[in-house]
Amino acid sequence: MDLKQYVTTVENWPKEGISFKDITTIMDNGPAFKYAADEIVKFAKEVGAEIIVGPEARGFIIGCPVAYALEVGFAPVRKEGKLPREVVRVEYGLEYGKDVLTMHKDAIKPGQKALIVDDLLATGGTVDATIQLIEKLGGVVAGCAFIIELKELNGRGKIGEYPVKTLIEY
Ligand SMILES: O=P(O)(O)OC[C@H]1O[C@H](OP(=O)(O)OP(=O)(O)O)[C@H](O)[C@@H]1O
Ligand SMILES: Nc1ncnc2[nH]cnc12
Repeated sequence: MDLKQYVTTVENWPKEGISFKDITTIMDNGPAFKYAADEIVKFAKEVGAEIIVGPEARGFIIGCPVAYALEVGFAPVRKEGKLPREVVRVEYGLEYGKDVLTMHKDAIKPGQKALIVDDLLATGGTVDATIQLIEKLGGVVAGCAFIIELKELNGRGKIGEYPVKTLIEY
């Protein structure tokens, strides 16, 4: 399937100079959404994922169907102040801002193989912070999967040697 045709590009949003890739037009198309999730499920099986880790909010949208299909758990990565129990925290930079990401201290078991799933890889700030959170918890990063990769922002530079799967490139 040519998944790219279902992505909508919105220029100069949310700020001047940003070319925003909107995945809601993948999500509202049943076969396109299923194809995207199924491709990530295949990768998750290859890398032996035992839990899916998804950053708020769009990482929940694509991460949860992947976890459901694999019959493994899903651990949310949330912005500060959203998780009710003890957390680990990491500051990170975005293509258009700065924030803090957190995970519950018991979200990953020591040695558990975690696959990070998100809609889009831009500067890699979010995935870098998520890798740090998983490793602070004693988890093992099995790989990282994204629907979209913005190549010129070189997010892969932040991922290093971990296996990466992306379905669409710009
Ligand atoms: O590679 P990066 O430069 O870190 O950018 C990618 C991240 O940015 C977006 O999330 P955002 O923080 O905008 O939050 P949202 O999913 O709640 O919209 C996107 O869903 C990724 O998580
Ligand atoms: N250009 C972009 N489009 C959609 N989500 C993003 N997150 C960071 N950069 C983005």
